[in-house]
Amino acid sequence: MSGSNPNDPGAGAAPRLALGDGRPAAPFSCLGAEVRPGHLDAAAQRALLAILREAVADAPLFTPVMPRTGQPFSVRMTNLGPLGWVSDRDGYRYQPTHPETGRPWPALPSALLEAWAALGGYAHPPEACLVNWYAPGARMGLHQDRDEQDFDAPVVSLSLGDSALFRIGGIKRRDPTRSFRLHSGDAMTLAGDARLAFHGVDRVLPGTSDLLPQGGRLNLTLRRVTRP
Ligand SMILES: O=C(O)CCC(=O)C(=O)O
Ligand SMILES: [Fe+2]
Repeated sequence: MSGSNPNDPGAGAAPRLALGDGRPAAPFSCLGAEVRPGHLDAAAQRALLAILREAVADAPLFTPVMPRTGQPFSVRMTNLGPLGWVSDRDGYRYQPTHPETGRPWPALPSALLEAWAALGGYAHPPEACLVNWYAPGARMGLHQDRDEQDFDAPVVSLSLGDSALFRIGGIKRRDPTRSFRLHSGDAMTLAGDARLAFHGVDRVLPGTSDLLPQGGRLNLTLRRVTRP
């Protein structure tokens, strides 16, 4: 992470510098994660939220459980796209249907295909958009995204709602980590050497966004699952 960028949020506790004229803070990178603060403006965030509300009405949030132990995640999930990520006692995998309704996942809307095209730097379309819902208090432990076949394809993430304290390390679990905040509208790409970096969400910071009336956070991760 560069220390000379005035918008570099540094360790998690540091506030983002406001530019004061409505322009989003400058892009930065942290241990290979490329962050574009304010990639989605307020109108784009509201439009995406409306799409997600419809998607969740069709493909309700479910509570995944850990393989083997069956321990529930604190995050609830759903998916859009031809494939969706699920976790249950049988393991982590992608599948074409919702685990509870048995229906196909809702289609990927053009706003998400455009975000992938703008940020992903990858010639083929995404196949899955995992939607993570963090109620206040939810978190996500340090993990790698490695259930996809082609690690040349990036993971593109979009955040909505309350800010998250996001943590990233290296490709070994014990590698040193850094943390920074992801705010509503921010985009992040994990590609190249950072594609398999361990990462997670330490916590969601209540009251940091008024996008979601009840608070909480939505994170969308767009992924290519199969080898093109
Ligand atoms: O919520 C986030 O920002 C990260 C989500 C994540 O790492 C995942 O879904 O694999
Ligand atoms: Fe992840």
